[in-house]
Amino acid sequence: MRESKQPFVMVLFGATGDLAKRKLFPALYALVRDGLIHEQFAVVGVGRSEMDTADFRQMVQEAIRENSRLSIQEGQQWQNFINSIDYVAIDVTKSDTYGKLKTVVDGREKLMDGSSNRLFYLSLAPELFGTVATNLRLGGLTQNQGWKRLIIEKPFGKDLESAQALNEVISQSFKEEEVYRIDHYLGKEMVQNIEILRFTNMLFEPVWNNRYIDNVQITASETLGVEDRASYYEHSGALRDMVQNHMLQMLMMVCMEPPSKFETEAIRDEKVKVLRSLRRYGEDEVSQYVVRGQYSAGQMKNQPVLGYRDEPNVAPDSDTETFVAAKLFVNNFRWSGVPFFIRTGKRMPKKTTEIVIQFKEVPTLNNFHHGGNIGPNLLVININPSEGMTLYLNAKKPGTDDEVVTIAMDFCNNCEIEGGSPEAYERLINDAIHGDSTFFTRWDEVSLAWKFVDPIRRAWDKNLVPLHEYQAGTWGPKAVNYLLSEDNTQWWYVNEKEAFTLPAQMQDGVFSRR
Ligand SMILES: NC(=O)C1=CN([C@@H]2O[C@H](COP(=O)(O)OP(=O)(O)OC[C@H]3O[C@@H](n4cnc5c(N)ncnc54)[C@H](OP(=O)(O)O)[C@@H]3O)[C@@H](O)[C@H]2O)C=CC1
Ligand SMILES: O=C1O[C@H](COP(=O)(O)O)[C@@H](O)[C@H](O)[C@H]1O
Repeated sequence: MRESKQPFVMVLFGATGDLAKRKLFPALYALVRDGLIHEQFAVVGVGRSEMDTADFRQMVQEAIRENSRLSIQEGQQWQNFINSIDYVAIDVTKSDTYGKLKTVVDGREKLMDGSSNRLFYLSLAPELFGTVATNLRLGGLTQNQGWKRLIIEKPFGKDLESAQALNEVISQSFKEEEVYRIDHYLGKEMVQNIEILRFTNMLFEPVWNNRYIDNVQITASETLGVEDRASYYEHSGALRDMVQNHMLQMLMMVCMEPPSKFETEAIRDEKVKVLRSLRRYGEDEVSQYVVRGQYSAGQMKNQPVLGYRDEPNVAPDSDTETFVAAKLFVNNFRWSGVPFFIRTGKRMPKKTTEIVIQFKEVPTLNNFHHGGNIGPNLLVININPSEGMTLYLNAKKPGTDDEVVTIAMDFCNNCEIEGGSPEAYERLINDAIHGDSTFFTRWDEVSLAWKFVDPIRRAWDKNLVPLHEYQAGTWGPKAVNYLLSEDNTQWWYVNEKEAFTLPAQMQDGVFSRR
């Protein structure tokens, strides 16, 4: 349930970091510009770097100018926003420095008619999450009169054991309902739209099951390489970085049952049931269902790029995976027998996140038509960067008697919104401010996701599965195709020009409203 607007102070740990500059400050500004949060609010940025508040405000202004989807509108609103920001330089590992932070927070609250609602945002290296949660309590910052909430960035642990230990530490300072574990994919417009599409359209819900769906493909491909994040990525790899969280979250949204009510816990309960039904692979099965790869030198947009092992701060013999594909099964009444193919990787030809639902073919396929090609119906949900969906259907080619062609019905979600639709972080920060944790991950989701991922990681650590190489700028190792060929299907390809392309045999007849 969303609360009404209330005054609050947000304490942003990691305020001088990359995420704060690229995403969090632009998101806060967008919320202010759209009038979505209470006028009485303050942001207390925390970092290690020594600087005064004026310099920090300057840094924030530049970050917003560079990264915001909205341009800065000078005027009273902007002045109020920038004046609401303070900065405190402390080492967060030292509990005796929190008095300094508390003084600034208390000072801000005195200007807010005595109200004391606190949102702590941990945009810090994950090893610091537990320490800060504890130090906030020891430093007296969690004993306020109003609400307190803790937003935690990812990753939440590096396996089940470390996640449990972290959760235990956090639970000594914050109750589960006060903890907002962020997965920014859950803030993406089209990920949230899956629920609405499924549960408000009679067209889809009756066929959303193993009787009518042949397979589902979830792709999250990136053109970027590891960039300057090797110190993190070398320990994470694509499995922990993308699969444990974002890919499984998308799977849950596609597979969940309708909740008994459109309320936070009812929705989260249904998501968790999907993870409970997700078939877990034993270490000896991993090679059959999961493929890992690492990019080698190649070309992106006709420019040569380095292989992963030659990237800065990457070990020359690193076996960190930059690509994962897997065949998953959700063993419940609705989904039994339907393969879910997922793939994610860096240095692929196109940045795209999409879900393709492939429906079964009609029984009369071979004797019904005389010309053209009948393809399966596909529903393609485009999540990022284009947002929308396309439904591929068969129809009679105009001017022929019964020649069948594929037609595409398009819906674009972000074409007509000035500056694009709101960023995931806008939505999620706004939700946390208003006490709505629907699109944050509950502890049982996190722990079940690790239970699925851990045996895969162990099989890899024991070298039970080969690490395939793929050239930068390609769609991953060729070995991945065997996952699909067993089921007599193929990846539905994405090309440079369009968000989605039909395979060759369906292309000839396509006419689209695009
Ligand atoms: N960047 C991204 O694209 C994404 C990041 N994340 C997650 O967000 C979090 C932050 O990432 P990112 O912004 O990239 O990290 P950065 O390394 O860019 O920033 C780290 C921040 O933490 C501060 N910090 C580090 N140690 C201390 C300390 N002992 N005391 C006080 N402050 C400290 C730094 O302050 P200072 O610089 O002043 O030393 C800096 O503000 C991580 O959990 C990451 O996994 C998640 C998704 C994407
Ligand atoms: O969480 C992460 O996500 C990004 C991809 O996010 P997107 O919104 O651009 O699709 C990924 O690059 C990064 O490695 C990972 O930590």
